[in-house]
Amino acid sequence: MSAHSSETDRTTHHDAGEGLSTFASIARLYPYLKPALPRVTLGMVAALLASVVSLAIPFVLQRLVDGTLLHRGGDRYEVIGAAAAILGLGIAEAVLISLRRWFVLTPGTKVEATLRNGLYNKLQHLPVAFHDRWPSGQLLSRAVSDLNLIRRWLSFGLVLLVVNVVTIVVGFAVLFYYHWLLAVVMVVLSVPLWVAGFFFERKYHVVARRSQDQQGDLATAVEESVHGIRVLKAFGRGGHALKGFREQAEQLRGTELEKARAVAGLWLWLLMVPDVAFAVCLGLGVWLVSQDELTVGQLLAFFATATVLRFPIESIGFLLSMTFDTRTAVDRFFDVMSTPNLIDDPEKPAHIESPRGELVFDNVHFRYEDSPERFPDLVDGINLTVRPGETMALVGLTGSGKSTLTSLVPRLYDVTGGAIRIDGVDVRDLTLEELRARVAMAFEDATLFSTSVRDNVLLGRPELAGDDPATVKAADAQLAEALEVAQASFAYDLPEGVDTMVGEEGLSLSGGQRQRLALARAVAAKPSVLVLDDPLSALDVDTEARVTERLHSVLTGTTALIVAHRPSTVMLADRVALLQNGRVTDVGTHGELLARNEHYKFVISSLEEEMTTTANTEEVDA
Ligand SMILES: Nc1ncnc2c1ncn2[C@@H]1O[C@H](COP(=O)(O)OP(=O)(O)OP(=O)(O)O)[C@@H](O)[C@H]1O
Repeated sequence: MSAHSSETDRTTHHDAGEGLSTFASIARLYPYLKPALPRVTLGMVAALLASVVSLAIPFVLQRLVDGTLLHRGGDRYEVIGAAAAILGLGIAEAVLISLRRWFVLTPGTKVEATLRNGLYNKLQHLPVAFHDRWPSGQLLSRAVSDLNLIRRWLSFGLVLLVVNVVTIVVGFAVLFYYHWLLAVVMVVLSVPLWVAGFFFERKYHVVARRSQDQQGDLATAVEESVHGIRVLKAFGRGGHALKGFREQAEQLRGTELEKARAVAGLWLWLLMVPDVAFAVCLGLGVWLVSQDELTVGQLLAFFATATVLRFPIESIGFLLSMTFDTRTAVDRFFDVMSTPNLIDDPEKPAHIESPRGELVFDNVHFRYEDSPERFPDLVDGINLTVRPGETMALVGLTGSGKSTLTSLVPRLYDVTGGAIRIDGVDVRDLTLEELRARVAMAFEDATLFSTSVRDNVLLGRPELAGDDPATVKAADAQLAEALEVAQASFAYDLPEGVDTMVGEEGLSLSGGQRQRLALARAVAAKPSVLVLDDPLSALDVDTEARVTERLHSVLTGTTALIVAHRPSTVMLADRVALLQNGRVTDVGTHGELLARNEHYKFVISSLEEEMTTTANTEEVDA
């Protein structure tokens, strides 16, 4: 057997980009951006050429003023020639800008789709322990708004940032060409801009992260209240939920205001500094012209160039804030993507040659990650063998770890000690695909997907999804059998029979109906081990008895492990395992345990009491 790490997934909700510079953080996207880079680069080249063209226009102006207008008395043909040159340059600039847009439009959407598919794939593979810790709204906001931001930055922000910075550098070089003193004044007066930009980065990054996290929390709040709308209404807690939501929304508003203030602070400098610089340069320039240090044409060209540089300089603030927002989005994306997946396929998978369905718990230990150290393991050395074809009920007081134990079989969590074996093979030595084909599970909380009854029930049989007549026939037969075993024939009476959409989480069905469909799904998967975590709790005792009897007769070769909360379920099992203080303290038939085990008697009587209370409540309700 291969050596197994007993360590569970200990990664917490962390900031994957902590300590990285903005560049290093965004550079982690490189593998995803690679296919888009040729077009983005072409877009940048087009934008750079457009900038060069716009910087060339002042040259033509200078020639026109200093040559034709001042020295050659405004020769008509030369004026027309210069005007035509300016018009031509203007048209070239417009064409190049359109080209830039055309080049960068599609790669951004492709990258966004790749990132989204990657994230979804990762979420599907991450273990349940990860999903226990992460609120769904946080994942939703990452999958939607963060990736949207990355796309917009790639198609627009990145290109303009690079091009504008290059334009500013080249533009300042051109200013030096016209007159060094004026250019030096311009550079010196723009120093406050760089200082403001530096402080802006430090502040904005922190606030942007807070804002995006708060958006995720808000999405979680909306999702939870929509999901739990019945509970909120039934308990009249809508107002309370709204109050909580308002507080969260108010916090987000505060953070957004803080962001806006930071951006406004930068804008103040971005608008004021060029104005001051223009005014100082104008005075100095006129003086230089009067001293014959500068021609009128050069002064004009200097200001025309400085005007061309105004948009790139002004846009830097917006582009920087967009870049820092993107950096935060990238960090949040990698928070999920860099979470190690410790429940994965083994390097050298084993294979069960001839499945029999023997299930063995060999000194199994398990504790949840967040369980305080002073507590013993929740599953504290369980030894249990469920024989092929046998139905074993798990019984124990509430909170004794029955559900937890069953979830270890299909590796929803990994054991922290010992091993679980199916037909002699450690479940961790099987590929997840094989393991989950061998083991099917139905839960008390029956989740149905927004699709037809047919697709919900045949979820575990992808090979039956084809359109050819033979596959459809086999699928129909399998569906009919599973629905019959689970006593779910009501599905044929739904408005569109088994093709009826059952809506989000099957809300249009009753709890018992949903449970029976979830059970039919587990049956249709044709597993060798069927794990049922109290999936019959919403059924009346008669239906439960019929379901269990059908399960017995149809699935003779299937081993079943059933968490039992009702004496009726217990009685239908071949044997019962009693769970107490994290261990199996007794195994036997219901009758044997009743006769010899005091704790078992106590558990069964408390289950009976619970049943009576529930039945009485139901009668009163009726
Ligand atoms: N995802 C989780 N993370 C941390 N602790 C958990 C988690 N799920 C369950 N627990 C804790 O583990 C203990 C056992 O829970 P479990 O649901 O396995 O018990 P159970 O015997 O099935 O209970 P019941 O009969 O009420 O369904 C409980 O104390 C519970 O709070």
